[in-house]
Amino acid sequence: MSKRLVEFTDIGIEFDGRILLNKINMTISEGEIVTLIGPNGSGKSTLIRTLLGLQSATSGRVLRHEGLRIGYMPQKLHVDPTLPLTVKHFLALVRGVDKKAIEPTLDKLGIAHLLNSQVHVLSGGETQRVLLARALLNKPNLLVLDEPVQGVDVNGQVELYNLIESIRDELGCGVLMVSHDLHLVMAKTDTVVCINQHVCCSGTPQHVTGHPAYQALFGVPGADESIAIYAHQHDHVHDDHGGILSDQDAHAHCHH
Ligand SMILES: Nc1ncnc2c1ncn2[C@@H]1O[C@H](COP(=O)(O)OP(=O)(O)OP(=O)(O)O)[C@@H](O)[C@H]1O
Repeated sequence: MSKRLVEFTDIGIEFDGRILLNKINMTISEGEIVTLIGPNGSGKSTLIRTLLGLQSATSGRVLRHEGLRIGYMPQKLHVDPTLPLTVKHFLALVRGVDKKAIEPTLDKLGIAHLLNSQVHVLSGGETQRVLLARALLNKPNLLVLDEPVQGVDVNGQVELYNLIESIRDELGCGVLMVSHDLHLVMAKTDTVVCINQHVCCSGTPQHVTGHPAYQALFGVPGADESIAIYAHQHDHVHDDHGGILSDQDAHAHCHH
């Protein structure tokens, strides 16, 4: 079994009596791509901030296994547009960075030609790759990507997901990403965790897209062919180990 990198146990977060996260249980292992989905305001970024240590939990615990090195890719790059800053200098700001690794990393991501470009003139897709390069320069065994394909066109999204998968294959790192895309991302994910303050359902993409809790939030995959690319038909429910449950057990499982 792959080594576990992070374990969330019964994570709860409350602000002024309002529950933002409730009893979240989740693990991420080496070599595993975990995608966090959920509606706006469901607590995805809050959970990521908890993992990064930027937010403390009101209850439960986050276990970070020894040797964990996180490479974090934020949603957006915030740079003052009046400040001249090249990609090279931006990446040289990474703490403890090996400057010799900058060019090969950009090359790996197909953006070696941007080395001396100003960061504020980059396109959406280029910016995402520079942010991914910055995360990789941390030599992570866990990549945490907050909406990595934001502002990227559909072809670019496919390319970025392919890139993330090949990085996982090459480094053997774990990947935790937040996504609003419910279709393209599914093909590149080992485990989907659907949250809405609590974990609504989790498991393989096939399991989750067939789950009543997922369908209640996002609709039935394939119901609208004009928007649905992912059209998996799922007329049964799995247990946590992938076995198929009987109708009676499935009913109990979904409620659980
Ligand atoms: N520090 C805080 N204090 C009070 N409320 C907060 C705090 N941080 C987040 N929230 C609230 O928690 C809820 C969840 O926010 P969060 O950003 O985690 O959602 P999200 O799932 O990432 O949403 P989106 O998909 O829109 O990015 C929101 O209603 C937000 O207003």
